[in-house]
Amino acid sequence: MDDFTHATEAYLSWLRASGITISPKIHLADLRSRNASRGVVALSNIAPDEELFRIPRSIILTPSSLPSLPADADPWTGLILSLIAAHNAGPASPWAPYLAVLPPLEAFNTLLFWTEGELAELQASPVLGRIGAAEAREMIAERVVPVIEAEPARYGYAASPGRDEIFATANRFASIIMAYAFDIERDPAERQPDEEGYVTEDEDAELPKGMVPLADALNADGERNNARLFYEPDALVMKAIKPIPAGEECLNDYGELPRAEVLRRYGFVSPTYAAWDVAEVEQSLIDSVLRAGGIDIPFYTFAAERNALINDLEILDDAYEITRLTPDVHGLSIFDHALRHQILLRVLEPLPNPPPKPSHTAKDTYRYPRAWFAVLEQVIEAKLRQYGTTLFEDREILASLERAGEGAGRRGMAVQVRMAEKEVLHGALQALALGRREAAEVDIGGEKRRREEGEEGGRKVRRER
Ligand SMILES: C[S@@+](CC[C@H](N)C(=O)[O-])C[C@H]1O[C@@H](n2cnc3c(N)ncnc32)[C@H](O)[C@@H]1O
Repeated sequence: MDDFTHATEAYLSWLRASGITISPKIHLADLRSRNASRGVVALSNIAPDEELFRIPRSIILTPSSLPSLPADADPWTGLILSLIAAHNAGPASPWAPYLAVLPPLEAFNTLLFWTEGELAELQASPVLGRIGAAEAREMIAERVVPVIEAEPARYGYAASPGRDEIFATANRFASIIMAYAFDIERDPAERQPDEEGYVTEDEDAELPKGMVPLADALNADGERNNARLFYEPDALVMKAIKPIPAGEECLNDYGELPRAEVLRRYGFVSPTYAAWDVAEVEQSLIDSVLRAGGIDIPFYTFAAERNALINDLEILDDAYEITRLTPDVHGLSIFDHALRHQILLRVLEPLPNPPPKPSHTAKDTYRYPRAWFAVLEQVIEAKLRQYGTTLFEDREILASLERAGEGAGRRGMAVQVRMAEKEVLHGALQALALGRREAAEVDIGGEKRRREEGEEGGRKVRRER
């Protein structure tokens, strides 16, 4: 028996001894051949609503598992400190067999652990701006290190540990929390009624984070989610939400995330998340395209009046999302409405009074003049150029990585993420081409359409020049 299997066996004995009820229809499988470490697999057919396992709340590792944490510890810091204390307690920790199956630092593929060279393979992906390495360091430096240095013994250190050691351990547990922890819904019985006898939930209060053994052994898939964790007063219960045939993996829902986000948080990439892929265009890119000229945009684009109006509307942001063009969405609604609207306000001639309101539906294509399409097309093309390779080249690169058995490696994952974003951008160009055609048709038939629809508040439809 190798160490991995040995740890799994010890973990299973510990789970049972801790009062977790596990259905005989599942087992904890070795999925190393699929780069997924462990996962839960059905041994026989499971019906919807059947319980896979039931976890008593007492076995969840939360910040309150560690007595006398700093009172102001937020859910992340609290859980990092608790995990460090449990880890340092070694075999004496009540969670030792559980901690033994959590990944070591070197097993992480989340972006925090990629080298600069590996990150460069993500090219112009906006996910690079969200890795948060500096923020993580700052958080550990400000909220974890001083607490441990003040009382090393409480966190299981014999002597004051070096800062590097604290950083490495805290980084590992922060990454584990990101990929494994749950937001623990409170036991309704613990909620206190207010003076008037009402029990209300503070919507803004952060839910406590906790490590839920076995529930966090479920892997995820964007299309085949078949299990969900239910919060009961005394226990957390994992149930099937669909039939799970024998031999199939029980899969949790990690959320509707683009592939870039799945990679950032969980360290893997799967095409089953393609429906939620997004691309982003930065405000700085839009500004540089507008200022570069070469587009048939009116001279007043940056007139003080326009700038003032756009600022007043408070629609500007650092970047705007574009979602995937699919047959179910109206073409132009793939563009964030603030993106559509600010460009409209820049290119409308003359600026109507009152100015048009941001439209969330994007169905009124005929309001977009030709310059609007031209600007957006240039922005998307400029974004595509930032990536360095084309979608076509990426397909070749990925195919050759797959032939070499390296498709699931870091480079392969980076290529899949950047391809996903390029696909979204190409979809955007397609949506613009279709929208432009539709707008031209509406323009040509504009008089007729206006008569049919009523005067639309006297709004002018611009003709194609
Ligand atoms: C909550 S844990 C699931 C249990 C994990 N496989 C284990 O053995 O500890 C989340 C981690 O599982 C892995 N994972 C989850 N779903 C996956 C998938 N579809 N493909 C590959 N790895 C996956 C990733 O490493 C992710 O960070």
